[in-house]
Amino acid sequence: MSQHVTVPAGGQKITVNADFSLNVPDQPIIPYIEGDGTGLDITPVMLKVVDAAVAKSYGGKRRIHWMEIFAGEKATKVYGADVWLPDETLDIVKDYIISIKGPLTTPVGGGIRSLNVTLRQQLDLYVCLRPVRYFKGVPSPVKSPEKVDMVIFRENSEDIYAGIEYEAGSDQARKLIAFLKDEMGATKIRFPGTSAIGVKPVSIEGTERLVRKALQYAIDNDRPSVTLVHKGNIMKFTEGGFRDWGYALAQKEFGAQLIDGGPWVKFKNPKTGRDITVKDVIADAFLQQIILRPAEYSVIATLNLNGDYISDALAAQVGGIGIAPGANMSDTVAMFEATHGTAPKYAGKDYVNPGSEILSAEMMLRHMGWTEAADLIIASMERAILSKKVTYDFARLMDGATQVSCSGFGDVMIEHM
Ligand SMILES: NC(=O)C1=CN([C@@H]2O[C@H](COP(=O)(O)OP(=O)(O)OC[C@H]3O[C@@H](n4cnc5c(N)ncnc54)[C@H](OP(=O)(O)O)[C@@H]3O)[C@@H](O)[C@H]2O)C=CC1
Ligand SMILES: O=C(O)CCC(=O)C(=O)O
Ligand SMILES: [Mg+2]
Repeated sequence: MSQHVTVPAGGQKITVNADFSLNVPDQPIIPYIEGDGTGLDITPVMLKVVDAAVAKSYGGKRRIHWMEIFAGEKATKVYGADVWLPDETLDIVKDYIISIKGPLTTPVGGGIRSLNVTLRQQLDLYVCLRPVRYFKGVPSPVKSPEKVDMVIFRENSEDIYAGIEYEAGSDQARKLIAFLKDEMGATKIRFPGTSAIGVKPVSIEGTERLVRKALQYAIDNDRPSVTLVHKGNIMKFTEGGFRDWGYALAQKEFGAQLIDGGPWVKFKNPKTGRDITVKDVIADAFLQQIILRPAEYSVIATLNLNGDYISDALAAQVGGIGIAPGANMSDTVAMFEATHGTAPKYAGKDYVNPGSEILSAEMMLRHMGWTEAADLIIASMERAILSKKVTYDFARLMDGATQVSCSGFGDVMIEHM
């Protein structure tokens, strides 16, 4: 049945119930994509660390049966030139419910569209979930990195990020510009003859489903606030819509009430009785406030492109994108992946920090309900960092550190389990 994928014998599929809860067998099959560039270095380390944590936590009762699937450059070698994202890969990610991937390269300017974005769009993985927390001992450029404890809910299916754009001078760009000028009365295209044109779709449905998840997360995790981050003063109907629809949803579905006439609202957490405040900040101001007053922010709900920028900026405050995990999720399917990319200059050198992908796997284990193994990964990451045996990104900023390789850091983590 499979074209190029070997289904491991002895494992079983994870399934999902009508209420979206998971049935996770003790021997689940989990598909993984190695990834391009440094994916070659970090993915094997992630697999080894996760296997060690699971073995240590469950003494053989539970085991992950990893199944390699293909995307990016490796897919072109396995499936043939120009097959960057095989249909089989999409089918398996959907069918097996939970998967994990390394980073995939996207060329700048021309060339293929992002495979990462295509995966999210094709599988409608509409939430990009990126928690940002501090690990003791990690070098940081800010004075109080421990005050950064935020969880980003980035809308993952819409916005300018959807890739609807037309090259300068193309027939499509010319047609669209003529339509905008002649039929829509647009007078503000400064250089109509040489403009490329991008389209930014932002919908009520897309916003509501994302904000709903962020509010529910705040309830489930007893968080004090959800902040809607947008540039709605300038892009009134798209980013401004996101803000207005977000507030409206909090009122309509969560019973939130205006604070001092609004626009901020608040509601009682039905599980704890504590207030959850829903507020908003304009994106540029937000980027300075997360440096000056990070403790004021907890759960963040934002649009796709803002979420991309905010993820890397916040990661920098707690030590960089070497330890920035993430997940792309729909109501049923979840695909875990690091926040960073393929860092091509370091590819194949066994050099970079595998922490982001390992912590993405930690999120995956927690999502599966394998909390003992997830906790063990966090504990061993903490101990490894405190031992000061770290990869280059931390070693270059830490006093008295011993620099270890990518695989070496995985081994240090395993020693500390
Ligand atoms: N989800 C995905 O698959 C993503 C894919 N990409 C793609 O990756 C490619 C490269 O993008 P680029 O802009 O260079 O961004 P990258 O995130 O790949 O790298 C930027 C810088 O971040 C640091 N870095 C990245 N990974 C690690 C790591 N594991 N450990 C420590 N530090 C790390 C390095 O900093 P320093 O130089 O200081 O050492 C690196 O030069 C592009 O094609 C892009 O489209 C980008 C983001 C996400
Ligand atoms: O798809 C890509 O190549 C980049 C995506 C990205 O930067 C992200 O999702 O954070
Ligand atoms: Mg990014």
